[in-house]
Amino acid sequence: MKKRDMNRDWIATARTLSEALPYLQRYDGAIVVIKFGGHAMGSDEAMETFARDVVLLRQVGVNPVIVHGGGPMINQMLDKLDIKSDFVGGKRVTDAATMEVVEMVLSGRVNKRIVQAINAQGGRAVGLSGKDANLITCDPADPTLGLVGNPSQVDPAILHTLFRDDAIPVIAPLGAGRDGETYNINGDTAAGAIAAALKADRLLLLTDVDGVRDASGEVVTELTSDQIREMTKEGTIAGGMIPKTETALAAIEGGVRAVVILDGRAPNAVLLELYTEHGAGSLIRPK
Ligand SMILES: Nc1ncnc2c1ncn2[C@@H]1O[C@H](COP(=O)(O)OP(=O)(O)O)[C@@H](O)[C@H]1O
Ligand SMILES: CC(=O)N[C@@H](CCC(=O)OP(=O)(O)O)C(=O)O
Repeated sequence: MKKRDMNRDWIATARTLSEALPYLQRYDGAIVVIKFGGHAMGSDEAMETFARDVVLLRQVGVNPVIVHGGGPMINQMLDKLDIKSDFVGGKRVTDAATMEVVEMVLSGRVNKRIVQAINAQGGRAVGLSGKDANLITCDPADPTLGLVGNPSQVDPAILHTLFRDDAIPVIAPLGAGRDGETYNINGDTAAGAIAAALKADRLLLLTDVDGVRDASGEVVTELTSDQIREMTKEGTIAGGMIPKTETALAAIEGGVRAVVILDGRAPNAVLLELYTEHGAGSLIRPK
């Protein structure tokens, strides 16, 4: 039985839904790749809200693809095992012992936690890593980084099969080498490569800052490729933001229609970005 009190909140909710119509039409059938970073997934509540948003996307005709990170969770496990870990240019230097922990944490704990959260909201999430169905083949990124891979080939066939089956792929950023090795891929890099292979309509990089900040700390709402290069050169874009902006540039070049870097901790960040006039974060698109 519905309550019949028409207070202002309900009226505003109905208006928001009504105003979403053009966006619902725009994204019907669209492919939206979402990178869910380890910092963005922090609390159980953030995980639950994210999962609800993803199930809602699927319900309104979007094909969402989740590519996750898990850096903080890998750090925790490495600490427990007393294994030291260094980052160079936002990427983890990965030796064989570190790789074992990375795979265990990403493919195991983190992947299954997201799959379960989506399924608990009524979705049909399927967990896989870049090693499944030849999704991501890697070349070594740089000899100083060890087993860090750069995607050299992406075969998205399995993702199209999952879309047809009404399923939501949840992908751990690992790849197979040509030599049979397993490679650790930065989550942003993996998301960008998958988005490019799918020619996705949107790539959303969810992180723990409200966008890309300029030298005075202000979020830049629209960024060009030239601005990104300049801000990286002068050191304004640093650390974990480097793989994100590098990914954005490569994804746009690879045929993704637009990339948004936004705060995944903000409630309903994905819905706000896609279905309201408001938008969120920093938008990067072709000139
Ligand atoms: N110009 C910048 N604008 C915003 N964040 C930046 C910038 N340069 C560096 N950063 C850092 O990048 C971090 C995001 O990267 P990272 O911690 O790897 O996120 P995630 O775990 O979500 O992938 C931010 O928390 C911030 O500390
Ligand atoms: C090569 C490399 O750096 N791989 C990352 C993979 C996880 C990741 O990207 O996690 P976030 O998105 O939470 O940072 C790592 O080992 O931490």
